[in-house]
Amino acid sequence: MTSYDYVVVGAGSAGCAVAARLSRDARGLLIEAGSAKPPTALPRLAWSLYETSANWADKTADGTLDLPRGRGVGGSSAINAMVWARGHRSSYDWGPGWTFDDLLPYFRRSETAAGRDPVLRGTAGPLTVSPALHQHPLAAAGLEAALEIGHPEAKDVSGGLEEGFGWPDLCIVDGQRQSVADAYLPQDNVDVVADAFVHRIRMRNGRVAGVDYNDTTVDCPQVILTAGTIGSAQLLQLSGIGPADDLRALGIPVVEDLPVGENLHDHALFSVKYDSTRPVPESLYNGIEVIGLAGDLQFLYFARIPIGEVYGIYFSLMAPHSRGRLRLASPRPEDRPLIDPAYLSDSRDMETALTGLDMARALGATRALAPWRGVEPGIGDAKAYLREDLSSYYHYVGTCAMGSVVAPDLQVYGIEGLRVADASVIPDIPSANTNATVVAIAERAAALLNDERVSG
Ligand SMILES: Cc1cc2nc3c(=O)[nH]c(=O)nc-3n(C[C@H](O)[C@H](O)[C@H](O)COP(=O)(O)OP(=O)(O)OC[C@H]3O[C@@H](n4cnc5c(N)ncnc54)[C@H](O)[C@@H]3O)c2cc1C
Repeated sequence: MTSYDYVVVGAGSAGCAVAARLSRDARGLLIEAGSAKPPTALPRLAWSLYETSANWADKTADGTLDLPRGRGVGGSSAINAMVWARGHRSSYDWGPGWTFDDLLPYFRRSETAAGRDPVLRGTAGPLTVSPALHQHPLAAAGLEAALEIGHPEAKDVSGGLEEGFGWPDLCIVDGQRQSVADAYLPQDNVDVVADAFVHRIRMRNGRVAGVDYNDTTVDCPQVILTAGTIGSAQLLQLSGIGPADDLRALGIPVVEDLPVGENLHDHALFSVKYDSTRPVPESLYNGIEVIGLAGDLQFLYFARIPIGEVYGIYFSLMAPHSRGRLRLASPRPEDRPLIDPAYLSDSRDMETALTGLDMARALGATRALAPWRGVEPGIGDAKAYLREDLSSYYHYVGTCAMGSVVAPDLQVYGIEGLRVADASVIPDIPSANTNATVVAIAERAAALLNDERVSG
C-alpha cells in the first residue's frame, strides 16, 4: 500500500486547496465522503443542487431550517452561490498571524481577478473570478437604488477594503460554475479517494496515527481535517476530542477535553420580497450580482426568485453575536449531529436585523426600483416577521475555533500532527460570504506545512 506524508480529510473548498498546495516532494491522500463527480448545474440553477446527492441536507436540531452543505469532490464550493468576496479587513482579527494583512498573500495566491487592482487582488491563482459581464437590469436598478439613498459605490466590493455597493466577483468561467476542485485539482502528488467516509481519527500517545474510512485503515503521521464546520467537529468528537462530559455521556472515551462544537455561528439571512410589475428576466449568472456592505449588514439582490414574478432585497447580519453549538446525537458515525446555530439568541442581533429591515425597505422604496415595484409587502410586527423569515446564509463557522480548539498553527491542542484547516477554525466570522476566506486559510495551512517540512 502507498504510504502518505499527509492525509487530508474532506475534499471541499479547503481540502482541495490544501492538498493541491502540498510540497511537490510529498505524497498526499485526499479522502472524500461523497462522489468524485457530484451532480452539477448551470450557475442560475444552483438551487437545484440542494435536491441532489451533492448536498448532505442537514437541518437545525429543531428541524425548522435547512442547512445545506456540499458532499462530493468540491464540497460546498460545488453547490454554493458562487459569490467570491473577502470580508472587510476590519473583520479579521483572529490572533497572531491571522489579520487581514497576514492573509492577503494567501487571498491573492488563490485567485486570478482580471481587471482589479493587482496589488490587492491575485493575478495568477487557480480560481478565475470576475463580476457579471452582462448586467442584469434588476441588479443594476438595485445598485442605483443604493446610490440614490446615499450608500457609496464600491469599486471592488470583493477586495476587502471598501464598504458600499457593487458588482462582486463570481466563480463562474465561460458560463459554468468553477468549484475549488475544478480550479486546484488534479495534482500528480495527490491521490483522491471518493465515496470514503472517515469515521475515526486514530491517535497514539498524544500523536495522530492515521484515519479509518469505510473498512480501511490508513497510517499517517500528519492528518489535516478539512471536513467543514459540521464534518470536522463531528469527526473530532467521534474520535474522543470534544467536551469531556458530552463524550462520556455517549460512552466515547475522552482523548482530549476541548470545546469542539461550541462557538457555532453563521450569517443569518432575511428578505423583503416584492411582486414585480414586469417580467424579471432570467439571470445569466447566479442571481446575486450586486451586493453591498453597510456596517454590520450585507445587502444582496436576488434578481429572480423562482416562484412567479417576485424579487427580493435580502440582508444578512455580518457580525453576529449569537453562538450555538454542534453535538453528537449518538456515538454512531452514520447518525447526523445535532446542529443548533442559535440564530438571534443574542438580543443585539435582533436589533441589527431590525435596522437591516428598515434599510432594505428604504432600498425597496427608491425611485430607481419604482419601475419594478409592485405590491409592497405587509410586514406587521417586525420582530415576528424577522423570526418567521429567517434563514441560514450557509456560512457556518467556528466549531473548531482558533485559540480554543486549534492553536494559531492550526494544530489541535494536545494532539501532535493533527490539524484543522477549514471554515470550522474561524473564531469570528468575517463580513462576507465565506468561501474566499476558507480558501485563504487552506493556502496558509499548506504554507505552514511546507515550511515545517523544510525546517524538519
Ligand atoms: C448552499 C451554499 C451556498 C453558499 N454560497 C456561498 C457563496 O455564494 N459564496 C461564498 O463565499 N460562500 C458560500 N457558501 C459557503 C462556502 O461555500 C463555504 O463556507 C465553504 O465552501 C466551506 O468550505 P470547507 O472546506 O470548510 O467545507 P466544505 O466545502 O463543505 O467541504 C467539506 C468536505 O468534507 C466532506 N466530508 C465531511 N465529513 C467527512 C468525513 N467524515 N469523511 C470524509 N469526507 C467528509 C464533505 O462531503 C465535503 O466535501 C455557501 C455554502 C452553501 C452550502
